This record gives sequence, C-alpha cells and structure tokens, in this order.
Amino acid sequence: MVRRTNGRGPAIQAVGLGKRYRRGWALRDCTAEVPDGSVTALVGPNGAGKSTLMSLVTGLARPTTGAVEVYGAQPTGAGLAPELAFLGQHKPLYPSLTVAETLRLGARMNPGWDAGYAAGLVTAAGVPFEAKVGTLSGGQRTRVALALVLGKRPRVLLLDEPLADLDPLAREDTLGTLLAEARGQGITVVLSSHVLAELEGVCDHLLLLGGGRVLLAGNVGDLVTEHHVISGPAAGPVPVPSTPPIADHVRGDQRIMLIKGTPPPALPGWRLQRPRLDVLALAYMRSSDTREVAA
Ligand SMILES: Nc1ncnc2c1ncn2[C@@H]1O[C@H](COP(=O)(O)OP(=O)(O)OP(=O)(O)O)[C@@H](O)[C@H]1O
Repeated sequence: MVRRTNGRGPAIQAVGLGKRYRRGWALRDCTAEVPDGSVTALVGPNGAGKSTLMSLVTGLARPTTGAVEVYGAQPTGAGLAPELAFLGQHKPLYPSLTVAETLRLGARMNPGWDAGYAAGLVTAAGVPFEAKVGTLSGGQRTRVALALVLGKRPRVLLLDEPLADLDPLAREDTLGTLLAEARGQGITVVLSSHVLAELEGVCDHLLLLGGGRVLLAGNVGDLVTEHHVISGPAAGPVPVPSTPPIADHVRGDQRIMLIKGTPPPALPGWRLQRPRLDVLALAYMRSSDTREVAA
C-alpha cells in the first residue's frame, strides 16, 4: 500500500483525548493521528468509542480531557468546520424531499457547494433526481448521502459506518466510488466499521479502539510488517519470542502465535507468515482487557 503524505502534518491529531458520560468513560486517553490524505479505518467492537471520537472531531461533543485538532485547529462547537464533512450512522436525509431538492438543500447549507460535482455523483450512481428519498433503496440513499457530503468539497470526510445497511454489491460500488473520489480529490477519509475485513485493501491507516482506548494504530503496511504469525505442532518444542505473544492458542494439533517484532529462531515443523490485517486486529481486541472502562 502506498503511503500518501505531503508534508502538511496530520489531518487530525488527538492528544490525551477523553470523553466521560455519567455512566463512565466512552473514550479515554486517546493519542492518535489521522495522516493527511489517508484513508483511515476506525475499527472496534460495539461501544468501543468510534462514534464518540467522531463527535469530538466534529465538535458535536466537547472533550472531558485532552484535545483534538483538525489541521491544527480545535473544533469550535459552533457547527462543522468548512473543511470537514460528516456522515452519521443514520444518514440524515429527509424522506419527503426528492433527490434534486436534497441537493438544493445541500447548496443552501454549504457555502463551498459544488453543484455540478454533486449532481455528477448522483447521475453516476443511476439515482433518479425526481425520486423521493424515502422511496430509494439503502444503496441509493447512501449514494445520495455521499453526494451530499462530497458536494461540500471537504478536505476531511468522516463516515460513521457508511456501509452498515448495504448488500455486498452496493458495498463494493459505494466503496469504489468513495475511494476514487478520495484519491482523485486528495480527501482524507475516516471510515468507521465493526468489520475490518471489508476495509482491508481499502485503508492505508488503522485506528483500532476497544473499551474506549486505542488498542492499535498506524500505517497498515507497517503494522503488518511488524507482526508475524508463527504456527507449528502443538506437541513438542515451542519457539520462544523475545516478548510475550499478543495471541497464543491451540487449534487441533497446531499451536498458533501472533508476535510483534523480530520472530524467534525457526524450529522444525514451524512456519512464519504475515498476518492478515483483520486477524491482527482481532488478536489485539481479544488480548485487551480494556473493556472494563472505569466508571
Ligand atoms: N450520549 C451518550 N451518553 C451516555 N453514554 C454514551 C453516549 N454516547 C456514547 N455513550 C457510551 O459510550 C460508549 C462508546 O459509545 P460509542 O457510540 O462511541 O461506541 P461505538 O464504537 O461507536 O459503538 P457502535 O459500534 O455500537 O456504534 C458506550 O458505552 C456508549 O454507551
């Protein structure tokens, strides 16, 4: 995966960022960055803190601790910064408006609105302009919602589970469009999902949350290169890594370990592989006991 940096510093930078609600911490001690021009996967199980992080970046929520900056500026809380576009989980669209009326609303609400570009995205998706939004399929609604956020010509696009209600074909089409636009326009994209497998090959940066904390973060290529899966006979001598394995389990007659850093010397019958990104993320989620977030 090519790392695309342009020397402008991170698009988003969080330092010691935390958000506490009455029931406890939704996000805690989050220090992480989203590189400029990256497609970043924000991944984690239910309640990991993904939406909370997005709310803090957009300024919809205020931090309890720490700070977050978008291109060096803290969210003011007085509406979304012009360079940011955000699509929430429920894709807020008015069902009684037609697609054309929805785009006109986008024009009224966004000073930098690019009407030709937004209309082109809707045309490319084959969505009729005269159709009421409430009559569209989930896939079509997502494409209209994407046109609405992209028409704003943002530098940073935050999408909270944009693929959640789409079938596999619509997912692929939507992701394809999104990536083509992001790469073509140099937009930094943050995509949240429970399912990392669907973002593998798409994202070049990963931010994995669990129990409100950062479990793993970094360039995808670097993360994969830094880790190894070693497997071999469960009975008999076992290689000893220099640091404790992140995961270590027995499946059938095989023992499988995920390790970080230099792999231990090979033993007969043992083999070394690079982990898949989703396997890596799953191992970090399993190994963390950070789910018990202090109240
Ligand atoms: N407005 C709120 N008031 C109280 N608690 C909240 C609020 N928003 C989130 N939380 C809590 O904070 C934690 C993190 O929630 P958040 O929605 O950020 O997680 P998530 O990773 O987006 O989850 P999901 O994948 O299920 O959408 C959860 O325990 C949730 O119940």
